[in-house]
Amino acid sequence: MDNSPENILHSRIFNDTLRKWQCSNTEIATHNLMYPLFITDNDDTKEEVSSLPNVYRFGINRLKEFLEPIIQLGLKSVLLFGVLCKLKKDDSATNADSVENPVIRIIPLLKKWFPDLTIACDICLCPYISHGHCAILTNENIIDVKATCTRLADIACSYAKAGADIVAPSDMMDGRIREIKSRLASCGYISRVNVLSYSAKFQSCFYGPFRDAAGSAPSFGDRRCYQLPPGSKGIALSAVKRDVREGCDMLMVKPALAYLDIVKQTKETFPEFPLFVYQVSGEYAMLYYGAKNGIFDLRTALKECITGMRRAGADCIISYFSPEILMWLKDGLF
Ligand SMILES: NCC(=O)CCC(=O)O
Ligand SMILES: [Zn+2]
Ligand SMILES: [Zn+2]
Repeated sequence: MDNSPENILHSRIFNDTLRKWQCSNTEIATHNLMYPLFITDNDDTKEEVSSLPNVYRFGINRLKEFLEPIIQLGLKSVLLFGVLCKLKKDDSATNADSVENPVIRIIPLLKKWFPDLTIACDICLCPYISHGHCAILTNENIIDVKATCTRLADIACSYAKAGADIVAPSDMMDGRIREIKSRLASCGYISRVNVLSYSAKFQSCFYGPFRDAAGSAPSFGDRRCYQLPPGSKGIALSAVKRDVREGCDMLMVKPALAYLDIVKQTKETFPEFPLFVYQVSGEYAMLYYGAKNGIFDLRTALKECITGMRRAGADCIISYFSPEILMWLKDGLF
């Protein structure tokens, strides 16, 4: 055994303070969390998503009572997804930005109830379009990129008008950031609304439970022609660089746990941009069911995952576990 002084590391981690010094910039504070919420057009319902225990779809009359105690715990930001139950889906995603859209209806209420809450809205066509893809398709089922970007800009502008602080396009279409930015500019929202791009979104099986929650599964095919291949790295960097060139304000890598090298690559390339990671529905389910089945303690496993995301370079984690984490933070347990 080599006992030379520079090989001795135990001395650096023998108490809690010493250990904390070894982990700087991985701490979690309330602003490091964003909480995704599903808003339905059934105003009086609160229904649990069967594939995501403890995650609900809320009608606009049921959200305030649920959110109030979580805001009390320090929740700073939410990410809204619309879910249609009664309203119709069609080929141009009309109800993504109609006056009846549940997200558009709830934004002003959220602003009134919780003036300090930062509101982000997911921008995509898939929850509102008949075939469930993230794009407008031609008669030959080919992506119509131009028509799609125009629709995405319409929707982003409507959410901005309703009061959203952040619009977050998740569709992965070429050129959407530029289109959205210039529309926000021409509509006068450019200095009040941020664009958080889902810039490196991979084609992942971990989105499975979400599609049940949002009713957004494609009715045919899959998304591999617009979402990134799981093994890719160069094109993920190209996608991020492209979105930065087109003027996005914040970046995202999604999913989180299987893509921490992409998180690191993105942060190292663009340290000046806030970086979000999305701990997606499948990651939530994995941790939830692992803990439920006695494989590990939920808090310990979750803390390890979130710390890893922070260490890789994430500034904010979008997590369905946000309420639990906030509770543990308050009790000094996270
Ligand atoms: N735009 C959102 C997704 O595609 C899925 C998120 C999740 O699985 O939680
Ligand atoms: Zn989509
Ligand atoms: Zn999506």
